[in-house]
Amino acid sequence: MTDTARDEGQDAVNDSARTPVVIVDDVKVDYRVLATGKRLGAGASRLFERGRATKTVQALKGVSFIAYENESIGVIGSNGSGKSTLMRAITGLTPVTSGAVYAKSRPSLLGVGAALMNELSGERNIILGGLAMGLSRKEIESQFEEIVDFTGIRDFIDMPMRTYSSGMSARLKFAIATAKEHEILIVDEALSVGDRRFQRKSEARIRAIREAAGTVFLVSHSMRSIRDTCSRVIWIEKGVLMMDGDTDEVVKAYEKSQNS
Ligand SMILES: Nc1ncnc2c1ncn2[C@@H]1O[C@H](COP(=O)(O)OP(=O)(O)OP(=O)(O)O)[C@@H](O)[C@H]1O
Repeated sequence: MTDTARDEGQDAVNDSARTPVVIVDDVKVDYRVLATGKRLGAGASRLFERGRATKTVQALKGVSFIAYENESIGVIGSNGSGKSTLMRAITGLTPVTSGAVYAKSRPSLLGVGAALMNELSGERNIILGGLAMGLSRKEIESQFEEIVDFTGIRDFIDMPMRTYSSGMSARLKFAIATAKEHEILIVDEALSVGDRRFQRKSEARIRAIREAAGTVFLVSHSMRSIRDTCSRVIWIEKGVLMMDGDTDEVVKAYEKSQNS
């Protein structure tokens, strides 16, 4: 038997002992954009675009991988390479053009754009955000102080969110979203907004989610966050899966490609 065949055989044995949580099978996602490259408008503005020439952008060109229980997977790649599209396809927010995604339970997406209400105070957002995530009022009440502590912005918690800096809103969003135990959590760039201390706290929380049998996907341009948090990395470039494997190996190859 060759070394490669032996390794592949061993991989198959290891994989069969683990529980798959997300299966991404040859996923392709196309977007239709105006011929000028501009994205199509939403709702009524689409009417004005009727009859205008469009073209297709292939954001994902057939991506496949399996994520297992307890994994924390970093998702890296240049701007516009398809990372967010892949994460949105996994949550079902973006329909796949072909291929399929199978998930053990509905993945939660925690992005910088996660919906909180700007006019409401941090306090009200904790309650509403908690309810939106499926926590009961009792659960929110019992965790309220801990959530506020985690945000580190107690002094501002009764002020409207519109008065917060982007780092402060990111702290609030992260604290709310991770107050609930998630089986599959996708964190899209949220960590890069907070300061170094908050990033460390967030990374520790991601590790705790993982230890509680959760699976975490972390989309980030910060190789430090990826190295500190993830055991496996998926590298996407121009809609294609370039590499999937051990964090150190994939990050090194990615950094090399960026410097060349
Ligand atoms: N709603 C959309 N309509 C049209 N094109 C889109 C849409 N969303 C993304 N795209 C295009 O699909 C491609 C992949 O974008 P995506 O946002 O997934 O990349 P990304 O890797 O997350 O980028 P970044 O690192 O800059 O956040 C890009 O060419 C982008 O312009």
